[in-house]
Amino acid sequence: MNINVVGSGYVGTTLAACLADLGHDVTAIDIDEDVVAELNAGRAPIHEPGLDELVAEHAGENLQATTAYENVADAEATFLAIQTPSREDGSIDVAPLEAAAEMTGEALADADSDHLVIVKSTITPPKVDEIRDAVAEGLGESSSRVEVATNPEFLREGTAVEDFLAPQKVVFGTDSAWATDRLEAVYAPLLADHDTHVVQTGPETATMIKYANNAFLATKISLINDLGNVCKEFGIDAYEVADAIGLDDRIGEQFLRSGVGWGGSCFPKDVAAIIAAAREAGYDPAVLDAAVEVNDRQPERLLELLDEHVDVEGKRVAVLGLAFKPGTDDTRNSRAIPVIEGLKERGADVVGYDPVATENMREQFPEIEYADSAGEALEWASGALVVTDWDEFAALDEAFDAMEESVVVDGRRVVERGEGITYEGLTW
Ligand SMILES: NC(=O)c1ccc[n+]([C@@H]2O[C@H](COP(=O)([O-])OP(=O)(O)OC[C@H]3O[C@@H](n4cnc5c(N)ncnc54)[C@H](O)[C@@H]3O)[C@@H](O)[C@H]2O)c1
Ligand SMILES: O=c1ccn([C@@H]2O[C@H](COP(=O)(O)OP(=O)(O)O[C@H]3O[C@H](CO)[C@@H](O)[C@H](O)[C@H]3O)[C@@H](O)[C@H]2O)c(=O)[nH]1
Repeated sequence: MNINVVGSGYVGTTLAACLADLGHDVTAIDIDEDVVAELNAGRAPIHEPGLDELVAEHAGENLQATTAYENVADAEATFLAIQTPSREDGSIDVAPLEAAAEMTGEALADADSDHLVIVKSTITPPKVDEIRDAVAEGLGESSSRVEVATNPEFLREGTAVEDFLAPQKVVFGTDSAWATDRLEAVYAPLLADHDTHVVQTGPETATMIKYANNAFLATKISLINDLGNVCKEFGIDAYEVADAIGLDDRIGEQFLRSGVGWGGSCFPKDVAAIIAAAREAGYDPAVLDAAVEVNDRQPERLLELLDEHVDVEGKRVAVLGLAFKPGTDDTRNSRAIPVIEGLKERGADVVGYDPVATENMREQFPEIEYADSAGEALEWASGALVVTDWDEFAALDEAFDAMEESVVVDGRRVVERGEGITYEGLTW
């Protein structure tokens, strides 16, 4: 099948490369010329395990990239994988997505074939109509058959390729059997090989499934963090408690890792967006509000644990891990951001280290120091805060000896508690 993917960020690039790998002819469209040049040179514009290999294999073959919308109508379907960032009040800004939807509509206006526009971006249910309207605006008086469907994405960064190619579920949000058939044709090579649940529903419900999924997971982490904070007060290890409750199938063992909280480009944005949309519709979602409140408090709790051992003013403090989670260079809404801000407020000399995310964090905090290794960051430091659970932090042991004062506050339960260091776990 001939398919367009508009937007080549984390989701779009993964989608385009994976669809090419499934045997489709894919055109990736992005307004960013650098992104397009990278893709055409056979390189992924973002860091994601396995993605470079897929792009290298398919670029110039059945994966092309362009900044132009002019050949959109040659394909049978167009995915829109455009950013939907938070606005000040937590609601999402769909202007970039609307612009892409309208340009897609315009490009289809003169085509006599039919076409399915599939919203991959995460949008709240009331926004679906706005995207339908934007496509219609672009189409103008055209009599082409163009429908809008939603097909939310559940991949995680760091395992995006793996998640996309072997999903537990795919959700088709369509208004007609014709649209469902077309989405099924897109996913057919994947569904043939995997035991994947296919959820067939309307476009608005599909988008709500996405929000409910993320809100549930984020709230699960906030709940274990809340319980973890209680454990810490009692001198109890929250991980021992989590392991035990996870044995109950009704709770499940995943997403019970307590610590410095959830970050990333999705959970904070999506939870804020569904809260804002619910409030606009007249409902105050109290549990979701509390999930955000607990999450916002965790970085400050990490800093307060450090305060109990060192007055960091004028002292060097290492922040280990800048990415919002291991396996990615993404620092969007990383918990390292409030941690660095808190250290700066306290007058500390902050030195950050991350195996891959340094450059992204440097854009946000150009004034702090960045080290090339965890060992270098720890040299002469009077405190270390562990913010991301990169495996390499588990083996640091001797590197802590180079610290001025070996106080280690672990926000992710990753450091081995060794001899000669003052070790504090956030919830254990
Ligand atoms: N990142 C994730 O893990 C993830 C997972 C599931 C869902 N989502 C959702 O998917 C959507 C995309 O997220 P992302 O992280 O890939 O965003 P991103 O910011 O990484 O990528 C968006 C891309 O769209 C391009 N773009 C913007 N306007 C354009 C236009 N008019 N035409 C063509 N290209 C245009 C940008 O240049 C950019 O490359 C969001 O709604 C997000 O919530 C993200
Ligand atoms: O037990 C846990 C699990 C995760 N996290 C944190 O939660 C955040 C999100 O982690 P994860 O879900 O692995 O990463 P994302 O790539 O943000 O993926 C989430 O957001 C995506 C975008 O919507 C969805 O597609 C995925 O299904 C959903 O898991 C990170 O800061 C993690 O450190 C914890 O603190 N404890």
